[in-house]
Amino acid sequence: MISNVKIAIIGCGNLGTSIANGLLALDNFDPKNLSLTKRNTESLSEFEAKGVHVHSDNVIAAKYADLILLGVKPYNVSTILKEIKPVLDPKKQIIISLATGITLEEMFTVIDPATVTFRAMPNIAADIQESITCICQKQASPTQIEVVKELFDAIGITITIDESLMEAATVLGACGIAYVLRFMRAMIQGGIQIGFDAVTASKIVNQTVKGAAELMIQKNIHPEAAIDKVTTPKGCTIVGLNEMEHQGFSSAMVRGVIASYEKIEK
Ligand SMILES: NC(=O)C1=CN([C@@H]2O[C@H](COP(=O)(O)OP(=O)(O)OC[C@H]3O[C@@H](n4cnc5c(N)ncnc54)[C@H](OP(=O)(O)O)[C@@H]3O)[C@@H](O)[C@H]2O)C=CC1
Ligand SMILES: O=C(O)[C@@H]1CCC=N1
Repeated sequence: MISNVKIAIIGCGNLGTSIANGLLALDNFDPKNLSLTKRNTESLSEFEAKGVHVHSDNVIAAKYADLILLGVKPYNVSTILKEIKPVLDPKKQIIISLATGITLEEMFTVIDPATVTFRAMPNIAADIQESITCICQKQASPTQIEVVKELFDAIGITITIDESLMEAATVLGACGIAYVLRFMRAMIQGGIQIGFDAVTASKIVNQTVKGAAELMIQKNIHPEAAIDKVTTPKGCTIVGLNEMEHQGFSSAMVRGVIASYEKIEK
């Protein structure tokens, strides 16, 4: 049970906070099993008030955790690993790096390669237990994989992938939520121009996007199959969609995905 596992999030910023919120919303999750660190802990005071261990001592947080999540920026991963290395127990603990673009091999140049180490790529919907998290590892046992899957299943859905796809997973799942939100903002702007106030436009767009996503999830169909049901011949939907395509909608999305990917690969 993930509720009995001691979890540390070292570098609890935007993503770490989302994960912490998702975990704390679980039934039976004891806040005392969670440790959060960052240098300036002011932004974590709400967690402290809930009984979570909040401090700046990465070594202490790592020492007493079963699962050590690294939520720092990619360029800080190596420094943090060097810092916590003296207290790591390769036989008992699992390290999970959330950092973009830092490979397992790079981490093993700092820590003992026998240390059970995962990379995980969640997104900020972890906050409401709706993340999609892609995970990969090289030498974990089935039980260890199960524990890590259980952690991310608790805050959404987990997919195990090959490490070579972690950058693609970052773009589609982690950056992807921002793409969708930008799409939603644009739709709200359009809604305001055709007569709705911002609040009403947001309400309509939020539920429309939720409905579209649920439809895809529950019916397991390709988006275009559902689009065909909306586009009345000679109707207003196809006119709008075609105008969007003339303006480069799909192309902009594909090019944005590739630009994000190329940024990580550099
Ligand atoms: N944001 C997202 O949606 C996603 C991010 N990621 C990855 O997750 C990681 C974190 O991203 P994000 O949460 O956006 O970044 P943030 O900058 O919000 O969080 C990183 C945190 O690390 C803390 N930090 C920096 N140095 C140290 C240190 N020496 N010891 C302890 N804490 C430290 C910072 O706080 P302070 O300065 O107070 O120490 C900061 O709050 C990145 O590697 C990113 O690639 C992956 C998927 C999605
Ligand atoms: O923008 C970034 O670099 C990070 C990784 C994925 C989401 N945020």
